[in-house]
Amino acid sequence: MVAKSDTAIVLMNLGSPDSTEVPDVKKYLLEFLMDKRVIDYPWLVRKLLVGGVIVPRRAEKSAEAYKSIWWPEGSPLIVLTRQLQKALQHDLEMPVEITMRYGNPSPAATFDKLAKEHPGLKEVILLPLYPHYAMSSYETAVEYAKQIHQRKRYPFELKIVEPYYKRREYINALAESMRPYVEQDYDYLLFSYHGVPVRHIRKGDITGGHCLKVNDCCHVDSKAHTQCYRHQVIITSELVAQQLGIPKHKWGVSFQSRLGKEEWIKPYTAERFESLPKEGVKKLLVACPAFVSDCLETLEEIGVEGKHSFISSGGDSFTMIPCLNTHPLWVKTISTLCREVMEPVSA
Ligand SMILES: C=CC1=C(C)c2cc3[nH]c(cc4nc(cc5[nH]c(cc1n2)c(C)c5CCC(=O)O)C(CCC(=O)O)=C4C)c(C)c3C=C
Ligand SMILES: [Fe+2]
Ligand SMILES: [Fe+2]
Repeated sequence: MVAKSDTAIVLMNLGSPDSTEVPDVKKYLLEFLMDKRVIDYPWLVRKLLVGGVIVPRRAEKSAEAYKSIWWPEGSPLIVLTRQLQKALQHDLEMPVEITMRYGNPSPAATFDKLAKEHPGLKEVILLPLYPHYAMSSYETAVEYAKQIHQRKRYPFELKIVEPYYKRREYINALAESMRPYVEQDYDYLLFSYHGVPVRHIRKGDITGGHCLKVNDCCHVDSKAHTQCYRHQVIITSELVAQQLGIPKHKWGVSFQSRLGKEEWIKPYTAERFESLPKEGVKKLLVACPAFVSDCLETLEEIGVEGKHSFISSGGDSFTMIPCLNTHPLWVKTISTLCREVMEPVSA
């Protein structure tokens, strides 16, 4: 049990619509896709594209997809993030709250609640529920939380946990959560990560000359890796495969959830589901470590659509490994990561 009365922890996830009704899904998609770090076109182009084309075309289909995975208590992503909050709260004697980048509860609502209920609060540790750095995930969450914190002049300091994609504790939690699945009979393990446009990888290259320019860039040392999503997901996968003793020919990485016509990082998961059976893979395991809580993209895109595609392409069995959700080793990892950025308890 860790006790610290002047500190609180906030777990920050992506967020979901308030309900599966089309107007709520539209509102959520508009907020999400109007984010300049998600669709990074000039404001007017983004406004016309998102408001005039993408959201009107996507909202109904997206609402149907949400309906197919929605739980009686609400969106799986929100419900699982709340369960994680409770599990962590059980181990820590300090307030633990959740917040979402889009939708509810917003950072302003969460920070207001903390300031009201804990007037002596000195610091808030924000843990983005994204292990990897991407402009469209970790960066936008952190920048938005910082902006709200500054704008509303809260009396507490805001401290941020860095991406933890290669931290020993995180890799151990992820690998051990997957172990029961890899101990079964399977032909191949696919790590399917949320994709991003290739342009985002180039834009995020802080050296300006490394990502997708140097041969095998993700394996050649560079400062660019501090913000390179592609590098970071490859490292997570390699470290997990190493801990589980999975030989190189039995696992691979792919990228899902592509939106629009632009080129995204490859290989695409949807194409791998069709090609793997032709390469002799009949029993497939799929893990999705870009997400720490199961959500639309794991339960529907992988668990329903992906499974259907793999089986109808000739596969025999398809097993989706759950995200870390409330795994005890993950709860312990969060506690360790947060404790590292806290002020030491004064004597
Ligand atoms: C340009 C579009 C998108 C980029 C870039 C993007 C990056 C990105 N997203 C996640 C995590 C999640 N995304 C989720 C849903 C989702 N993502 C996009 C678009 C982009 N994401 C859309 C339009 C949606 C909504 C659903 C749909 O209509 O398809 C979710 C699930 C949310 C839920 O409620 O369950 C997550 C989680 C990451 C980590 C990431 C970059 C690495
Ligand atoms: Fe997404
Ligand atoms: Fe890279």
